[in-house]
Amino acid sequence: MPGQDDPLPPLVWDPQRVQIRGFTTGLYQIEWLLVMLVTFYLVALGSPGEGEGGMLLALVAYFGFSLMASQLRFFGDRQRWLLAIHTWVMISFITWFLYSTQGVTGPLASLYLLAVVTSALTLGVQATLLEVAAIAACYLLLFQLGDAKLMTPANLALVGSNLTVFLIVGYLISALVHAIQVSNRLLLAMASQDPLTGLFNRRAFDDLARPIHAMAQRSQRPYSMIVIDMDGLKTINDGLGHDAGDRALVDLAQRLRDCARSSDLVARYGGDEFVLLLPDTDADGARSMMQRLLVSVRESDLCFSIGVASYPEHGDRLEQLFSHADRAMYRSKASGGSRVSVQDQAQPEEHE
Ligand SMILES: Nc1nc2c(ncn2[C@@H]2O[C@H](COP(=O)(O)OP(=O)(O)OP(=O)(O)O)[C@@H](O)[C@H]2O)c(=O)[nH]1
Repeated sequence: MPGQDDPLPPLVWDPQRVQIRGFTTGLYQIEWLLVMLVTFYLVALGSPGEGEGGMLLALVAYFGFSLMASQLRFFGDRQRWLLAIHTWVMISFITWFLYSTQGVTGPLASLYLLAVVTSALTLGVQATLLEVAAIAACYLLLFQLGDAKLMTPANLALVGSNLTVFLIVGYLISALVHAIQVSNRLLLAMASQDPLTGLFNRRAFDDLARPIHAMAQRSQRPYSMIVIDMDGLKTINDGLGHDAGDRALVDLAQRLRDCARSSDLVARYGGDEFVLLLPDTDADGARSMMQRLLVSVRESDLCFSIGVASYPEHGDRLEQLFSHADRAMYRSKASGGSRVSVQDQAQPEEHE
């Protein structure tokens, strides 16, 4: 197990969540940019006259909403619907602004692009297409509410070209974000899996074991650490070739996977050493599981030695339990292999 000075940071197990957190900062910047643009318009070009009061109220309310959301850290969890609410509020605010300034036929109508970008960054392609459809409905509403003369072919063409740009930009950004998510998942798999067996690697095991240990400490429930080392892999490699050695490792990995529960951690710790962490399992439970495994490989050529240590019986630190299980495994090996030793037993327990 790694010490305090482990040079590698823990793996990021939920890259999408981290990504959304990062995009959330961008979302507030987009919202504040919108507030600044609207304020600039009102200051530079004058307020829209009769709608002035409502417009200012909407501006203050919108800024307050964005500020409150950023302070409350709305997105601590991956709550997509909260992000969706942000984009709907943004679309409503822009619609109100365009209505108040009668700017639906001017350059301000492209402010909707900010909502499209926000949605594409955080909500995916389908939600973004729906947002563009909602924006089209808002354009129509603004035409209906405005002067009937607004519905000219030139104005409709302008709106059509705006919507086309929204669709293209929304689609491209969503596709890019999707590609980033796929490559993040790939990187996570590469960083956490052993390529030969597909099991977790040592780094992933060390990362994932810590929360299980902490949970067991909190709930005062037992768990067991099992260290398994193949016997005679070097002889297989030297006698039958490296491929045969690889096949033996893959075979053992598959058997470990088969006998483990979905809540168990199974990892290839390095070389011919495997490690299992079984939550809610005491030493007796772990030993009988390993004995069943040894019975199942009796007819095969697979030989391995097993050591077991359990929390809280044999230690209250993860590293301590690992080293106890490792030492127990060496006792099994020293006694001829293909057997299970539990930490506190003076003699390794013979399987047969
Ligand atoms: N085929 C193959 N061999 C590996 C792999 N990783 C490590 N090994 C070999 O595993 C062997 C481990 O050697 P030892 O630690 O002496 O283990 P052993 O031969 O099983 O001997 P004991 O552990 O004492 O029973 C070495 O020869 C390594 O080269 C791998 O991914 N594939």
